[in-house]
Amino acid sequence: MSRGEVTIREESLPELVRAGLDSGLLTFVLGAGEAVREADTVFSCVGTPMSQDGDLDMTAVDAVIDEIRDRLRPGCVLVTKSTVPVGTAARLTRRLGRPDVQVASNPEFLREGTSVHDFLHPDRVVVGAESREAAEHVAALYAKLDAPMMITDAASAELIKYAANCFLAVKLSYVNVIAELCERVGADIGQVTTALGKDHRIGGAFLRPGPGWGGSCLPKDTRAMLRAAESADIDFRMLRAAIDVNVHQRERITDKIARVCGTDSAAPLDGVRLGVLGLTFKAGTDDLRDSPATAIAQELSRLGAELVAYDPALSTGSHPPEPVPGVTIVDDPYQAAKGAAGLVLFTEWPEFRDLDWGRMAAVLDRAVIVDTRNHLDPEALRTARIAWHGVGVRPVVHPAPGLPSPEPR
Ligand SMILES: NC(=O)c1ccc[n+]([C@@H]2O[C@H](COP(=O)([O-])OP(=O)(O)OC[C@H]3O[C@@H](n4cnc5c(N)ncnc54)[C@H](O)[C@@H]3O)[C@@H](O)[C@H]2O)c1
Ligand SMILES: O=c1ccn([C@@H]2O[C@H](COP(=O)(O)OP(=O)(O)O[C@H]3O[C@H](CO)[C@@H](O)[C@H](O)[C@H]3O)[C@@H](O)[C@H]2O)c(=O)[nH]1
Repeated sequence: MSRGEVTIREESLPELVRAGLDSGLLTFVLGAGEAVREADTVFSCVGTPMSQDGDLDMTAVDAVIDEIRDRLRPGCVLVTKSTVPVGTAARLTRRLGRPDVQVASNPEFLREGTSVHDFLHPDRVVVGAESREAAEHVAALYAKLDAPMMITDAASAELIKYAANCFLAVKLSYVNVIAELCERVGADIGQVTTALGKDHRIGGAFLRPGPGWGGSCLPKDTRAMLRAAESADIDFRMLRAAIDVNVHQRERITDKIARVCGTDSAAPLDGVRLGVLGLTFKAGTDDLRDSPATAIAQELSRLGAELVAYDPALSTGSHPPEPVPGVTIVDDPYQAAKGAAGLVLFTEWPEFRDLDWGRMAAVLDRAVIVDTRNHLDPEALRTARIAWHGVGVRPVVHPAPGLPSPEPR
């Protein structure tokens, strides 16, 4: 990192790190104790993953406290940026045992892939602390950003973060069920969500149907919120339903792929070769954590399908040959499609729109695509005589004028 080598795919981050190193404003050291020694403000941004049993794993958060306890400068403010359960600021204050150090909560709302932009242009900044002075100290660091500042108590700041992510998850599950309904009744999810989004009380963002929501945050944060509600004796039925719908969405997409690309036998995917476009949990990132694509791909593989995948963020050189068990990674989208009984698009990488569909049709064994994001232009595929099956919308399988039928199964 001191050489400016950024190992994750994140837009603008290499440039930002480079600029920080060149200006001397950013340095890297070994050991948390060394990093905090002279700091007025210390941000703890360590991971809070989900453990095997579905509980939140707070090991790293606690380990940092123990590591820096005796190294913090008197009067400094310790800020938790990680997503942590309500009550953590109070608990960390006790664990730290340093009355001369204030603890604050400053949840982060950036998205992967656009993190630098999101951090610099937030919808709001939230700082929570029991000490007003500590909260204002942290808030002052954001003075140059043009964003509403909210100073709250620590528990509210911690809850705001979960409430936001859970709301987003509920919104997405809602739209995925509306998409399912569209398929049953012959409506078009694109038209429905466009009209929904025009209502400013609903808003147009987070209305794209897909293979289900994933990533390193929404799945773990929804489960953590459910546990927190249970502990407070609240049955958060709506959130549980959103999580259940998300499981159902993955199963529904798996079934669709089997129906569209599989054989008529009792084991439709057994021995069927499928090409895959995209494995990351969304475009713009190389993050595979809790990706709906990898979960569905593994299920397809368990059902006997042979999968060959192309993802712009994964290359055969930089990853183990099989980052997703049972899925072969290749460096070329046409190679992924070669000889396949169908193509499945999981991730909405912009470059997939510009693929040469005529060439794709020529290498596919069967010219059919399941587009789990409604990302491609069905007309371009129709011209190339590739049948298109989206989500929440009628398939486009008719031949373009003057062309023979693509004969999808
Ligand atoms: N990823 C996101 O988009 C995002 C956005 C908002 C909030 N968050 C929250 O931020 C936190 C971090 O998420 P992430 O995705 O960056 O996790 P991550 O696992 O990718 O990164 C965590 C980092 O913490 C480091 N770490 C662990 N223990 C440490 C220690 N004792 N001292 C110093 N460093 C240590 C790890 O080496 C790792 O680099 C989580 O609580 C997450 O919920 C993440
Ligand atoms: O219209 C949409 C929008 C998103 N998604 C999916 O939802 C998931 C989450 O997407 P996104 O929210 O963009 O990803 P993250 O980078 O995980 O960001 C979320 O999680 C972060 C960590 O807590 C928060 O900081 C962000 O505010 C919150 O958006 C992904 O699987 C997306 O493909 C859809 O299916 N349809």
